[in-house]
Amino acid sequence: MEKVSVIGAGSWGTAIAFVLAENGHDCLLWARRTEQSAEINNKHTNDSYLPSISLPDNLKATSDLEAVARHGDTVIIAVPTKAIREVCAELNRMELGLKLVVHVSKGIEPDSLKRISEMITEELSPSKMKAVVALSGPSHAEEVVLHHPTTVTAASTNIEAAEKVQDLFMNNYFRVYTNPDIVGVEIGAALKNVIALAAGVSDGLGYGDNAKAALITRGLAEISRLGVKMGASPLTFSGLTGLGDLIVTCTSVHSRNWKAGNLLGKGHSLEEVVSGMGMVIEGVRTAKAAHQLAARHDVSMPLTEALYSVLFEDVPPKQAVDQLMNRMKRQEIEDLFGTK
Ligand SMILES: NC(=O)C1=CN([C@@H]2O[C@H](COP(=O)(O)OP(=O)(O)OC[C@H]3O[C@@H](n4cnc5c(N)ncnc54)[C@H](OP(=O)(O)O)[C@@H]3O)[C@@H](O)[C@H]2O)C=CC1
Ligand SMILES: O=C(CO)COP(=O)(O)O
Repeated sequence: MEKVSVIGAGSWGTAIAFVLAENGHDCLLWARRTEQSAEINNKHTNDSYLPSISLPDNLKATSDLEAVARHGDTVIIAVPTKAIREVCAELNRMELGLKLVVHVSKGIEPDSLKRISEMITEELSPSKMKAVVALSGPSHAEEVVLHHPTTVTAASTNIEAAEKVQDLFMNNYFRVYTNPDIVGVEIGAALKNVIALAAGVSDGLGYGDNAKAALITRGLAEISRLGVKMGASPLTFSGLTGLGDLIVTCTSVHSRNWKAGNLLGKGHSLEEVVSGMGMVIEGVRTAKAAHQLAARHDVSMPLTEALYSVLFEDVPPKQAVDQLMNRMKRQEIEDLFGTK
């Protein structure tokens, strides 16, 4: 049994803590609202994020961030990308020992164009962090807490740290692989949300499985093109955090990104969709970052650009699809790796 801290009691932080507690670890979960930590401790539920789910009795929560940060040798950060720097800055002000830091978030910061492990490394002093690991893959919280078989990847340049995370989480419904390519894992995790928004738009417009398959495969092509230019291994994109997460997010009714895209395709405004979701839609902010990354690395990302134009340039979804379909002709494979 190990002491583990989870920071963030949204749907994914709660599901992650659920797995750790079921594995017998002494897991303390940080919920920023006291009424939510009280609900987790007293009723063993977190109804606003995971309705009708009973949480393990040994899972404890508090809204005291410092108590949570001190509790575990391993600290797992499970807040939206937008909150990563803020949370790390708070941790940095605390007297903590050396921790293994794990993040489970999926995004890229606009303007700085930093991946999440880069933001964490910038914000947290080396005296507080042994290593940073990204835990990522096709894993809807709603299915994990039903014990549905789920596979994810622990990625770190420090392979011992990745193996430590693998050991903490592995059980008969949650299988963890390791991968040293944290660049590829974080790029795949973030950019699949942009393509999932596009898949939702396609469904909202009434298009079918052909369009969905095109989005997944050509989405993977443009994510791989960018990732390879950023130093990732091309093989990572055919794995769990690339193709795997694209499939689950583009095809699942659980996906907030897919749902948001679906509403956009049906004619709702971005403001309406974001305010109505009540949970983070990472792909919206990441679409800005992806648009900037494509320009910085001079990589062609037509699906990302089409989605960006729908989100931020008021291009009607149907017009964006027409523009995509009428681009100049291309070969399928020539531009996958290393070139534009
Ligand atoms: N949901 C899923 O199935 C999966 C999600 N992820 C990723 O995990 C990350 C977290 O997502 P998820 O749990 O689903 O998000 P949710 O929207 O379900 O929950 C977000 C959580 O973060 C807290 N939070 C929001 N803003 C801040 C802030 N500024 N400071 C501190 N805490 C904050 C919220 O607190 P409050 O309730 O008080 O607002 C809430 O506890 C995302 O990057 C997502 O892509 C990865 C795999 C699966
Ligand atoms: O990342 C996820 C599943 O792997 C969750 O996706 P959504 O944020 O779109 O719900």
